[in-house]
Formats: sequence, C-alpha cells, structure tokens
Amino acid sequence: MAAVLRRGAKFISFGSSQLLPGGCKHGRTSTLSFFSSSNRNSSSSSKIKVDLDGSTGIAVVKFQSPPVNSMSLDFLTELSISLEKLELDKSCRGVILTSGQPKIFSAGLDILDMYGKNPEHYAEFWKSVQDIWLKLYSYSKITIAGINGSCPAGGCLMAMTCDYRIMADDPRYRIGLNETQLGIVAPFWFMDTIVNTVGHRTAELSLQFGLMYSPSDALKIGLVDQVVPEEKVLSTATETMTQFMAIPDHAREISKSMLRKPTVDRLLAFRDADTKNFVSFISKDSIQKSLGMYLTMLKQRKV
Ligand SMILES: CCCCC/C=C\C/C=C\C=C\CC(=O)SCCNC(=O)CCNC(=O)[C@H](O)C(C)(C)COP(=O)(O)OP(=O)(O)OC[C@H]1O[C@@H](n2cnc3c(N)ncnc32)[C@H](O)[C@@H]1OP(=O)(O)O
Repeated sequence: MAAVLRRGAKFISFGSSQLLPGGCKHGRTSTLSFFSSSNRNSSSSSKIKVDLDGSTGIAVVKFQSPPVNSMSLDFLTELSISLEKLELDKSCRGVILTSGQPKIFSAGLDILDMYGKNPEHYAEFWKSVQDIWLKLYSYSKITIAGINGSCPAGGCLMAMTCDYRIMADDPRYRIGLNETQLGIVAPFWFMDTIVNTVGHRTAELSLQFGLMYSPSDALKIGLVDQVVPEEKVLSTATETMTQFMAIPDHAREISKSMLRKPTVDRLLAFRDADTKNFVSFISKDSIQKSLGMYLTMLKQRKV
C-alpha cells in the first residue's frame, strides 16, 4: 500500500495530510486565442475556453483558471454554461475536457469557497458542484477527459464523469480522491462514481487511504483508460472521439443513460439532504480549522 501511496513521488506532509508531488509553479496570466475559420466556433469566458470544430463535431473545453484550475463557484458556473450551450448545439457531438494550465488538470474544489464563508455561500457552492456532476454524469454527448496534469479530489471526480480518460505519462502527475487525507469525507455520489469506475474493492482502498495514483497505477486499476505521452493527449482524445462517433448516437446515448441513471437518481433523490450535510459538515469549527491549516501549508510550501 505504501508503495502505491508514495512510489516515485515527493510528498509533502502536514499532520496526517499528504499533498501531491510538488515542483511546479504557475504564472497567473493567460492568453486567449480565437480562431477565424468559419468551421471553428470559439468562445472564451474568463476561466473556460471552448473551441468547437464544426467539421468534426468535436469541442475542446479548456480550463484556463490559473494557477491550478481550482473549481471555484465562478469556474463551475462558467463551465456549466459552456456545457449547456454545447449540449444544445446540434453541430457538436463530443466534448474533450482538458487543461490550459501547465502540469495541472484541476486541483479540485476551490478550498477558498469552503473556508471562512457563511452557510448560504457553502450551500450555493455545493449546489453548483452537484450541478456540474449531474450535468456531466448524464451528459448526452460523448465526453473525454484529456488529463494533462495532476487531478486530485474534485478534479478526479470531474474526469470520472467522462466516458473515457486519457492521462499524460508523467510520473509527477497524480490522480485520485484524496479527501480523507484532508480529514474530510467524500460524499456518497463521489463514492458511487469511483465504485462505478474501478469497482467496489479498489474503491474501498482508494477512498479510505485517500490514494493518489501515478498515471501507470491509475491505468492498472482502470481509473484511466489510456496513458500516452503528454504531447499526444489531445490527438489521442480526438482519435478516440472518432471511434465513439462511429457508433449511432441514439444507441450510445441510451446505453450510457441506462447505466448511469440509478446513480444520477440517487443524488437527485437526496440532493437537499446532501447539501444540508455538506453545509453542516464544512461549517464545523474543527473542519474549518483543518482547512485553514491545509491552506496555510499549501501557500507556505516551497519546493
Ligand atoms: C458525512 C457527511 C459528508 C458530507 C460531505 C462533506 C464534505 C465533502 C467536502 C468536500 C469535498 C472536496 C473535494 C475537493 O476537491 S477538496 C480540494 C482537494 N484538492 C487538493 O487537495 C489539492 C491541493 N493542491 C495541491 O496539492 C497542489 O496545489 C497541486 C499539486 C494541485 C499544484 O501544486 P503546485 O506546486 O503546482 O501549486 P501550488 O503552489 O501548490 O498551488 C498554487 C496556488 O494554488 C493554491 N491552491 C492549490 N490548490 C487549491 C485548491 N484546491 N483550492 C484553492 N487554492 C488552491 C495554493 O494555495 C497556491 O496559492 P498561492 O500560494 O499561489 O496563493
């Protein structure tokens, strides 16, 4: 187990928490680009860039929220709007989710949205997390995650909602649900999602230890479907998308929906209770204290 936890990685410890391997720092500015060809349809909000190629029907949705694409309320709202527009757009058949930030797919939920705020904010934030999961887990179009960097917690959850996951072959990158390492508990629908992805036994170990996997270990347990050199992540995602597109949409869509509906329905049935649970859990003094210490440690650590 220790080998799975630590192999090849330089972890930074704080209390019982382990961080992802460090080493990368990020610029906080980003450059937006626009395509002029009539077959391409680009739009860019501040945190999400969408490039839809009308000739292939493939949209690339790029996260561009420096430094680490953390999923803040703003990020989630912008992503939700972009996904909704693409779902309504008949010229789009598939969406590739990837990152425009170096070395990070997404650092997961933005801890600043879960720290030092009031209960109304926590409830609004949590509903937006539920919303993006519901949208992606029941998305009618094909979704592929091009995981070109580390992908902890909420980042891993988002990748797991996709129909297929391709991860860059860089031993410094990690993916997994590390919530217990932060002293928090992954909600039941995070758990359902990982069980559906890797199976019950692997999910038990993964969740209890808060395991973060290297790309090759993630491939072994089926958390990702393919590992390729980083420069090939997008081209492999496009090739894979073409294979999905060869299947009649209605048959693929109905199959996906039948497989995922029970999991989606479970959150829909308990959505309000789940929000209340989250708000009461995250508002606890002890949890706030842990999150505060974790944030301080994240900001202080220099590698
Ligand atoms: C029984 C009832 C249950 C009810 C349910 C209750 C609770 C469930 C609740 C929550 C579930 C949460 C899921 C989550 O997603 S929590 C978030 C988990 N994410 C992490 O732990 C990742 C932490 N980050 C890292 O390990 C590294 O930052 C990373 C490897 C991603 C990148 O390393 P790098 O060295 O490149 O960059 P850093 O210098 O560490 O970071 C730069 C900058 O960004 C800030 N930051 C990093 N991650 C986050 C984050 N998730 N949110 C907010 N801010 C983040 C970091 O502090 C640095 O800031 P600054 O110093 O530049 O100001």
